[in-house]
Formats: sequence, structure tokens, C-alpha cells
Amino acid sequence: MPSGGYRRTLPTLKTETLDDALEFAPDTMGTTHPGLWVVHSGEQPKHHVLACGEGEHTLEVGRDELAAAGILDGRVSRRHVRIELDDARWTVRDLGSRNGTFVDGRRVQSARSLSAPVVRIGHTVMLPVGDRRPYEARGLVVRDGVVMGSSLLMLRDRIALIALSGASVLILGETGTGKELCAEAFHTASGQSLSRPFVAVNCATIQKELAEGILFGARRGAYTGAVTDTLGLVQAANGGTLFLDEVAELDLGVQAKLLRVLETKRVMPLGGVTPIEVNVRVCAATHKDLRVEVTEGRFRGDLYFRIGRPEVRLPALRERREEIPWLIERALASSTTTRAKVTAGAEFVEACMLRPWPGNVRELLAESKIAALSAMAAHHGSILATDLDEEAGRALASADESEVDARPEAPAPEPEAIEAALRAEHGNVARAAARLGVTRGRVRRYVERQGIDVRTLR
Ligand SMILES: Nc1ncnc2c1ncn2[C@@H]1O[C@H](COP(=O)(O)OP(=O)(O)OP(=O)(O)O)[C@@H](O)[C@H]1O
Repeated sequence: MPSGGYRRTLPTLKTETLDDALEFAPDTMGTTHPGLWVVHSGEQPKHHVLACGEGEHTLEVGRDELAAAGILDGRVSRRHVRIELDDARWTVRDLGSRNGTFVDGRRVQSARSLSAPVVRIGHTVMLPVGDRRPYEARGLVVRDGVVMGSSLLMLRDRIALIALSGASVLILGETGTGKELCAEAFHTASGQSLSRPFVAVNCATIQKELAEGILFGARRGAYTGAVTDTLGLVQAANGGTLFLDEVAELDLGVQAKLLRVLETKRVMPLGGVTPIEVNVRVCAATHKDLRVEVTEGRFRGDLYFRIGRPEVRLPALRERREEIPWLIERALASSTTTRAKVTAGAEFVEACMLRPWPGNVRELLAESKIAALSAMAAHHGSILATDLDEEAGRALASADESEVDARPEAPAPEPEAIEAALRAEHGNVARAAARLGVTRGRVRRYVERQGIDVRTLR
């Protein structure tokens, strides 16, 4: 295969009916349907919606309400918290509980906020929802390791409809939101048999001068070094799907040739004389606004109209926080080092739900694994909030902020002091950093530089 792409067949995805594409407009009486969504409890992800009574906006939650939903949490008081939606504002009031109510990570007696906060009581994490009906109707599905909350399920249905219509699709979304997974779902839903190829290429990684050969193939002798015929990704995807990730990075000249291939359904390899017939579905993705790219002359308008419509937009992870507990569980289950050895504590999950995750799912999965190792090194089977790296999931510093951050820091601790702190804390980087009064990143970098295996310090 040419570099920059790969070819594989995909596992079967069960086809689901599309008739559950419900619309959730306020009902004719203007009644809202607020509720409280339990997303994590007892070190496990949950999906359970507690409903306010018909026409009511207030919900009281305690041990019995949770137990009725099959959720047992000994740290929750009998009458623990009242949550109210009033004039589009959430009010959370502790009802004199023994272990307190936490709103967005802070213990409160009472708190009001315009946006739905993350609420924790005992070992249970919850999200208030203004309209519980989509969550009740669609739930949350984990299939073949892919976690899909209500918004992703809706998106998947839309992608399936587009695929069945025979059109191409443009997938928009921040890095790590799952655009490639969507492309795979598009391929599967196209009804193309499993033996048909799915070929993915990240256009940002293709060198400009090699792009034509990589995409369209080359005949032997077409250029210095072309010692054999090469197929090209378009031909490799023949009969299946070509996924062009970061499509905005394609050179304008290559864009023109790609458009021609798609219009004529023929590809001419470099140095070739006879075009070859191809039948390829294109699925493209980008984190850029292609319309702006067209307006500013960096993307061809004609290609945009060929592959840029219809578009689907993947929400950032911070817009679908209910998936976070399930993704953490996926991360722990995916490695034999952590599987069945550690679980995610409620405070860890809460901390994860409060970070913006600019790297989205990819970043959360990676940081969950690091946190799990930190918990294991410290001999606790439950991942604590302090096991989450301080820098993990935080917004990336802008250039201006990095200048501020570049102010001289407190002097770096001596290596002996770092190692002593690590020994005292049995290899727990977070606690060693707290003991030294420096950031966790600083201790972690020291550990990595020195090649210290923190497990030996347990
Ligand atoms: N809903 C999900 N459930 C489970 N894993 C997911 C989900 N979404 C994404 N991932 C995982 O997160 C990682 C990043 O996903 P993917 O490569 O599809 O993102 P992307 O948007 O294409 O990223 P980029 O723009 O950087 O190429 C992959 O390991 C993928 O398996």
C-alpha cells in the first residue's frame, strides 16, 4: 500500500431501526420534562433518569429514590438533595445530608446556575436535564466498544440515512471526537458488503509532491523512483469507501484531479495513458470551516459542492458529558494492565466531567489510563480525583497565556527531594507533587526523564 493510508474490512454493526428518530419539542401545554440523570454510581457507569412528577419542576433525591432505581449508595442520606428547574435556572439545595452535596466539584448548601451543573452526592454523579425525554427514549448504547449517548445515536441515524441515499458526507468536529468512527459507520451503513474496502487517509500527512501518486497511483517509470506500478488509494477503495480525513489540507491541484475522478468515475494514474474505472464513495472530514476555506481560496468551491454536502457535526465531548463514565470504563477495560484491577471513583469521574477536554475522546481515554496506573502505583483499587493529571483535559494555553506561564517558576526541587517525595508517597506522582508544592507535570516529566519505574516505589 502507498504510505499515508490503510485498508481493512470492518466488523459487523447490527442494523438498527430508524423509526426512533423522535422530535422532542415542548408539548402543546408548554410543559417541560425536567429530570435528573444518574450517570455514575458505585464505581460504575449508569444510565438512569429520575423524573420530576408530571408538570413539576422539583425533585428530591435520597437513598430511597436511588434504591428504587436499583442504585445503592450508603453515603447518600435518606433526604439528601433537592433540585429545581425554575426560569431556566437550576437550584441545587442540600437537605442537611451527612456527607454533603457537591455542585461542579464544590461542596454547597445551595447553588444556582444557568447551565446544568455536575451534581455529586456520596458515590453518585448526576446531571440535571431540562428535557429528559430524549434520554429516556434513546438511552445510551455501547456497541463494539463505541459509546453512543443520545446525540451520537441521533447522528448515527442521520449518517445511516445519508449512506442509504448514496450521497457522500462531510463530517465536522474537533480533533478526537470520533470522526473516523463515523466514517466507518457510514461505510457499514452504505450496505457495502464486508469484503468491500474502507480506505482511510489523513490528507495532512501526505507530502504535497507525493499526493497525486498516493491518491491516484503511478505507472512504473512515471517519476524517478517509480520502479513498479502503484495502485493509489482511490483504486484501493474501489467498490467501497475512501475516507479523506483533514480534507482541507489537500493541495488545490490535487483537489481539481480528485473532483475529476469523482465526476467521471475514472482515475488516471501518473504516467498512465488509459483511465481506469472506479466506483468510490467519499466520506471527508475536517475540523476547519470549509466554507471559509472556499471563500478564502484555499478550497475549491466545485469540490466543496461535490463532497461538502450534506454535513454532520460531531459534538465535542464537553457537550456530551454523560458518555464520560462509559468512556473511562472502556479505557480501563481495553488494557490487561488495568482491566478488573481498578475502578473509577465518583470524584475522579466528577473531575473528568468538569474538564473541557480539547483533545476530546482520544485525550480522555489516554488520561484515564494514566490515572489508572497512578492509582495502581499507589495501591488503591479506586481511581481518585488526585490521580487525574492536573494538566489533563484542560484548555490549551493561548500564546498570551503561555507567556504568562513562562514567568519564572518557583525553583525546581532538587532531584533528591523529588525522589524522596516519590518514595514517601509510594510512587504516587500527584501526592509527591502536592508534597513538594509543584505541578504534577513537573514531577511526571522528571520521572519520565530519569526513566524511574514508580511501581518499584510501592
Ligand atoms: N464514542 C466513542 N466511543 C469509544 N471510543 C471512541 C468514541 N469516539 C472516539 N473514540 C476513540 O477515540 C479515538 C479518536 O477517535 P477518531 O480517530 O475517530 O477521532 P477523529 O475525530 O477522527 O480525530 P482526528 O480529527 O484527530 O483524526 C479513537 O481511539 C477512537 O476509537
